Amino acid sequence: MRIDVVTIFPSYLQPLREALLGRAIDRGLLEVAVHDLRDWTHDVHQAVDDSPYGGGPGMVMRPQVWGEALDDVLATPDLPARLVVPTPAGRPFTQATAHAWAAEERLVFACGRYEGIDERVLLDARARGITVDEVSIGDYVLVGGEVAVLVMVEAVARLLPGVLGNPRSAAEDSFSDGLLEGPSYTRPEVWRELAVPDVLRGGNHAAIARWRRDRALERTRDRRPDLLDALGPDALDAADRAA
Ligand SMILES: CC(C)N1CCN(Cc2ccc(Cn3ccc4ccc(-c5n[nH]c(N)c5C#N)cc43)cc2)CC1
Repeated sequence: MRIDVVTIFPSYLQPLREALLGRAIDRGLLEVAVHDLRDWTHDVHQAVDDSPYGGGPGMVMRPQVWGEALDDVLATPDLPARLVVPTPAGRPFTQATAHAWAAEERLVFACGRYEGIDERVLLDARARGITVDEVSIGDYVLVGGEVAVLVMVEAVARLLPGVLGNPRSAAEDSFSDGLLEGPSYTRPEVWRELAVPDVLRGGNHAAIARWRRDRALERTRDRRPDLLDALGPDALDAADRAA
């Protein structure tokens, strides 16, 4: 997969080159290119924003600069791209979104700042046949799109074949079966007088699987009842029995 990110703060994306994702890039499983939006300005001040029409707080990112940048970055007809634009007003980015995007050959992320990007940039891209996804990583307000891109790239990249050391990890993710994962334990058997649950040390794999399912149901009911509702009434009954 090829990922391009356009931003006025390229250094914000440096964490993508660390650790697991950095190793995936070094192994050629992932290609990441970060572009400085200001490279497409032509004035001495390298202006990327201007006052909003209709008044209101803050500034809006200028369409001319974004248009020229995306013309260049998206100019790869042989490699169809999906343009992803993080925004507080976007559709929710979920694990299902991450799985869908993991099948894409190329993702281009446009990181806005200020109060966002002039709407005509997205309209123009769609008019030129580009798939444009406006997405939000959660119901809180950030200062720009870069942190959201770090979140989304990590969520997508970890699903790519070969990126995770143990592919079962992605298959057994939270949300993969619609539930939150239950508690995890490792050595020592007792730590600060707290013991690992006996069932996990007993070697009865059926009992361990049932215990883990029960803890997942219980935790989901307590922390994310909305996920349980989505699974239907049987799941809620099972969660009540599990407690
Ligand atoms: C017209 C006027 C009264 N409105 C007043 C409220 N404004 C809301 C507003 C507030 C701040 C920002 C800062 N910002 C710039 C680009 C950008 C990209 C993503 C996110 C972002 N925040 N939270 C998420 N989950 C995000 C994602 N994904 C935030 C971004 C952008 C937008 C919008 C304008």
